[in-house]
Amino acid sequence: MAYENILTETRGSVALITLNRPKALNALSSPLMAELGDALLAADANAEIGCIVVTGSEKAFAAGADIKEMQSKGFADAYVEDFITSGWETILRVRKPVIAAVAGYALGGGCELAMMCDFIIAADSAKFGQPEINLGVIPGAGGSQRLTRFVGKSKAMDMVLTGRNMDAQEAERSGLVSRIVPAADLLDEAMKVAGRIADLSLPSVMMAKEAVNRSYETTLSEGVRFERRLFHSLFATEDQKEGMAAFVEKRQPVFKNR
Ligand SMILES: CC(C)(O)CC(=O)SCCNC(=O)CCNC(=O)[C@H](O)C(C)(C)COP(=O)(O)OP(=O)(O)OC[C@H]1O[C@@H](n2cnc3c(N)ncnc32)[C@H](O)[C@@H]1OP(=O)(O)O
Repeated sequence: MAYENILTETRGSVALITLNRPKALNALSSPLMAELGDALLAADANAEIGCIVVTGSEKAFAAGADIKEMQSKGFADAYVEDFITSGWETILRVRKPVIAAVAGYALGGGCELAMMCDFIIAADSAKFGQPEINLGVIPGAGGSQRLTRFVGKSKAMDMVLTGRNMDAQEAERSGLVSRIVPAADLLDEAMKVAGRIADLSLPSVMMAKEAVNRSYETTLSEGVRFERRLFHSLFATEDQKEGMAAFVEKRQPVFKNR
């Protein structure tokens, strides 16, 4: 499928999706978000794919929602279209792991999109921020909620109220990103990590994602019970037998995703 605002590519069992509006620093227009949603669902449905990487350019992962598209909207347009929810949250329906590989600016909707991925690998050039307050609005794609869960109330308040950016080091210290790599190595590292995940048993990878995500939505005791049920169910898979036999026999496992 040919897209206008993103590039898609498959490398082994990893799908790579690159945001590609260089002249607008990958501003997340409605057409771009529709294409991204479409590509994510296609990768999720593709049995050959085990992990997905979303990235941008050296200068910008994404500089936010498209301000030029938003500027003339009125309340009724925003409300009736359910502006920002519709289309944007497709990524939350993806059941395979999605890694955000972030270099340069990840601002506003760019930061929110990265936070909707399962984890963020940042280049040392990455800058995260929720600058919507400078435009007379507030985050509208989950920024005030997800950022607070990642970095805590004090830092989230600071960023959302002042609109200041966080550099990669601060983002790693605060728990927003899982690791930092030199900018020149970002894509190679992200693809390597994604490849490692894609080589694992897909049912266990998908259940691991589901279990971690459940921790955001439920109590500790319910979350632990949910995890236990998923854990027990994996003993019904051939891959559990293979994984444990491989350990005992001191060899690499060969998973069949069954
Ligand atoms: C999703 C919600 C609901 O949460 C809302 C949002 O996301 S609101 C958007 C939040 N993001 C921002 O406010 C960041 C806006 N961009 C900037 O502040 C700057 O562009 C920058 C600091 C990221 C980079 O500055 P600089 O290097 O000086 O480049 P520019 O000349 O400003 O930009 C180059 C080019 O890109 C266009 N651009 C940048 N960001 C956006 C955007 N969010 N929407 C639309 N267009 C954007 C910018 O206008 C320039 O294009 P031209 O005007 O020269 O054609």
